[in-house]
Amino acid sequence: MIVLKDLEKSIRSGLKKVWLLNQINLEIQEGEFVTIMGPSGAGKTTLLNILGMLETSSGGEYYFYDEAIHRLNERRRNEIHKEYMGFVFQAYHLIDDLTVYENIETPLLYRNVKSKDRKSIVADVLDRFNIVAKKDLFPDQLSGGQQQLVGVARAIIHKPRLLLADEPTGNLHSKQGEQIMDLFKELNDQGVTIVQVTHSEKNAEYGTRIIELVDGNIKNDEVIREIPKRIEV
Ligand SMILES: Nc1ncnc2c1ncn2[C@@H]1O[C@H](COP(=O)(O)OP(=O)(O)OP(=O)(O)O)[C@@H](O)[C@H]1O
Repeated sequence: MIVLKDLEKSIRSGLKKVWLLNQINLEIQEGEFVTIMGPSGAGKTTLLNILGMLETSSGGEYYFYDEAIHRLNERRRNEIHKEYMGFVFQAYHLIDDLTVYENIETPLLYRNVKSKDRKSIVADVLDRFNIVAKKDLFPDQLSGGQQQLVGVARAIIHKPRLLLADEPTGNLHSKQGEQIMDLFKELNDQGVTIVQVTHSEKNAEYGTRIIELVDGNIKNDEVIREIPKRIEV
């Protein structure tokens, strides 16, 4: 599904060029549940953002289903992102002037899902995440943990082929965190490919593979479990 060849990311900081990612070579097969770990500042979020097409690389190649992403313009990258991906942001990134309901509904609007179907899909997700009572509130009326739940609900509602999650349980109580990880595991069992960034060993255990990033380099890459046999997509 994903191939990175000598992928690099550098930024200018004053007069200096700073390398955030160095020559990353990586392949991710459909159905994997990959965890990216590593110390703060290692480049984990940068890598996830590039995979999610929210940031571009400075060099190297990125292929997604054999399409050369590094050659595409922003509009086409956005289309691919919306069609295939769900993204859970570390800082939630909910839309402030939309309600919880409307935030969760957005990916379905992008995909032109019919109004009647949208209603029942959103109702199911609100129920599943136990946030029915919050549906008419705005993000600033929610706690951090509740906003994170809404962010996760929004990322999975359209059944993306690839789910990218940056510290998805960082602001949740341990019980809520476990529920989210159980949900990720269930989605992975159904064939959704997942790449998560986390500092939590416990969360990493839900996955099939752990990649350790240090100073913008892959230091370790270990398969810890077989890719689940796909039940449905
Ligand atoms: N736009 C930017 N301008 C300057 N520095 C940046 C920029 N984006 C990232 N960095 C720096 O690049 C390094 C890698 O950042 P990144 O957020 O990818 O790390 P991380 O591994 O996700 O860290 P954390 O675990 O703390 O979230 C950090 O030192 C960060 O300060």
